[in-house]
Amino acid sequence: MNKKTVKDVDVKGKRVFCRVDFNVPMKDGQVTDDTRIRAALPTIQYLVEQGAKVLLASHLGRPKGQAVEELRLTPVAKRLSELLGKDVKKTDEAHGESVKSEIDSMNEGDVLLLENVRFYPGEEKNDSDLAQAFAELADVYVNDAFGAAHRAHASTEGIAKHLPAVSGFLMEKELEVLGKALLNPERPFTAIIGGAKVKDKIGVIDNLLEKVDNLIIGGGLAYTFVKAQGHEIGKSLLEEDKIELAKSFMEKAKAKGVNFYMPVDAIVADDFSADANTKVVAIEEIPADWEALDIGPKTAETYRDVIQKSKLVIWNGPMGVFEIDKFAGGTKAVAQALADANDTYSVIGGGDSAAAVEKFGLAEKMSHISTGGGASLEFMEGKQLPGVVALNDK
Ligand SMILES: Nc1ncnc2c1ncn2[C@@H]1O[C@H](COP(=O)(O)OP(=O)(O)O)[C@@H](O)[C@H]1O
Ligand SMILES: O=C(OP(=O)(O)O)[C@H](O)COP(=O)(O)O
Repeated sequence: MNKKTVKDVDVKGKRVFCRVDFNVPMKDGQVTDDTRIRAALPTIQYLVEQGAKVLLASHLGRPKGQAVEELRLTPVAKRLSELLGKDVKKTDEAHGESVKSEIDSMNEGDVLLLENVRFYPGEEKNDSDLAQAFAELADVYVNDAFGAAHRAHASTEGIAKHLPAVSGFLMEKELEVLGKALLNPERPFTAIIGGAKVKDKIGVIDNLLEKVDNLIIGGGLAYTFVKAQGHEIGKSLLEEDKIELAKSFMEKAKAKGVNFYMPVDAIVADDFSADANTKVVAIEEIPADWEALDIGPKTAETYRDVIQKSKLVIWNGPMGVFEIDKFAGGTKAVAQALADANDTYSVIGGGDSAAAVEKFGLAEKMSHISTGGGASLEFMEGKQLPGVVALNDK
């Protein structure tokens, strides 16, 4: 990476504004998945050991520029304190006089969590006054919020214009792993794209066709491609206005010599529910009143073979409606194939794929699970991430 990291600056005794992505799932005032908090620990612990005064800033949810009680970061401070094994104070604001006086009383190695930065309308607008107000709190800026690096906001981009600005370890690791995967991929290189959001993933598919040896399509978005092949898809998910594009991708794959894998069979249901009647059908035989909610067993077997012969696999988006057990088989088969493929480097991106791998108890077997869904997708599309661009060059 050509950007400075936290190791390139002296932080002893300095006030360090460290942007993290603590946008974690919560229920009844408790953090229900602390993956993102744990992922930021190496940087926080390093800053503590170096004797910095550590100011942590994050967003949580989308409060639209105003204080929302359920979106305060108080439960996060509690969980972070448990994980760090040290006291973490939290302020009720993210800048201003009350925060400044709290910082004045900090000792070297202390950790302070600021309130949700999205309580201020200027955050998402990347307002320069707010960026300046954040900068006034600190001497150094560290960005470790990979999950929010695709956002040009006051605490992810604007602030970097006012302070020495470097990356944290998580940011560095994510960029290195994803960058290596894409710039100098080990081959055969396979991408598996599933999930439901055809629109969001079109750009990624187009870009990946330039890079991969195998492209595997599954999940809800596969049926727009099945339709493009000329088959009827019943009530399966369809983005009508993307059929032509899907056709052009299949042609591009052919022209580029990319093996394009599509479902050859599917599990169809007469209802989108756990009580639905289901059956396995060939892909060209989806009944008019049924919808395809998972890839079928033949497809899963082919996908497993391709995965096992690959050296690098990136996976974004489940193969079916994995939240319902009846339709989880395809996603589980892909996760299991990745877990079993010892010589394959596996990179998982996207909230739902990561959740699926977690649900099947296979997370430990993956080489890298990215903390960023949108961010990893934009990176893979070849877009510049504003939160990274803003950091100081080496
Ligand atoms: N065949 C399908 N029909 C409808 N929805 C599907 C199908 N396959 C997968 N899904 C749904 O897609 C959702 C995930 O899509 P998406 O948000 O694009 O993935 P990710 O978060 O991994 O990027 C899941 O909730 C899953 O139930
Ligand atoms: O959870 C996040 O995005 P992700 O679900 O795409 O990984 C990030 O914290 C960014 O949040 P945002 O999409 O509200 O800007």
